[in-house]
Amino acid sequence: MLDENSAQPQVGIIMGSRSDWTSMRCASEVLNNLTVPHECRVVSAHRTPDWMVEYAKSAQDRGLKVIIAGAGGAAHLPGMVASLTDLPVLGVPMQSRTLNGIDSLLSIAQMPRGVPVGTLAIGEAGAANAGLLAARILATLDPELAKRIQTLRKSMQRRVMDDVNLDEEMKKE
Ligand SMILES: Nc1c(C(=O)O)ncn1[C@@H]1O[C@H](COP(=O)(O)O)[C@@H](O)[C@H]1O
Repeated sequence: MLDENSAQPQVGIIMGSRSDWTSMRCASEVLNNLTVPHECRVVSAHRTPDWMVEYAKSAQDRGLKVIIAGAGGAAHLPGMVASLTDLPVLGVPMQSRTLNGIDSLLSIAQMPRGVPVGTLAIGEAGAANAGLLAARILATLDPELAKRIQTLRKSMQRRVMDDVNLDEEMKKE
């Protein structure tokens, strides 16, 4: 189920539970579109603390450049991973059932000074943007990737411009 690329992964996408994959796959899809090698793993600060420490501490030596961490509810995973690595960590709050993701958002955003987590929006849009942001970070040292990002942005702009005129919609009403 979890997407893999065979090349040396540059981005680690981790999530607290397999149930987060429905949203977190959006980060993986963006990275696939931009051909950025990445890995996807379930890692939980609460349920598998030893595995989390191992993952976070080995990430840099294994060649990862950015970590995207998605978690829901008491979403401690991104912050705990950020406390264990010098890599940039992007946190994606999952849409929780009981509190709609506000709990996840606040748990991830309200980090103490000195342990930064770049917090994205709740759910799929946040996951997709985390993928894009990770790619943009890598692109600062990779001109070819920067070109692919520019192409993607231009194609998005073209799609929006195709829909810019609402006169026909108004006539239908
Ligand atoms: N927030 C965390 C952490 C963590 O932060 O370590 N580990 C799991 N979870 C979250 O628990 C939610 C429910 O998980 P289950 O669906 O497995 O019960 C998920 O959104 C997960 O990210």
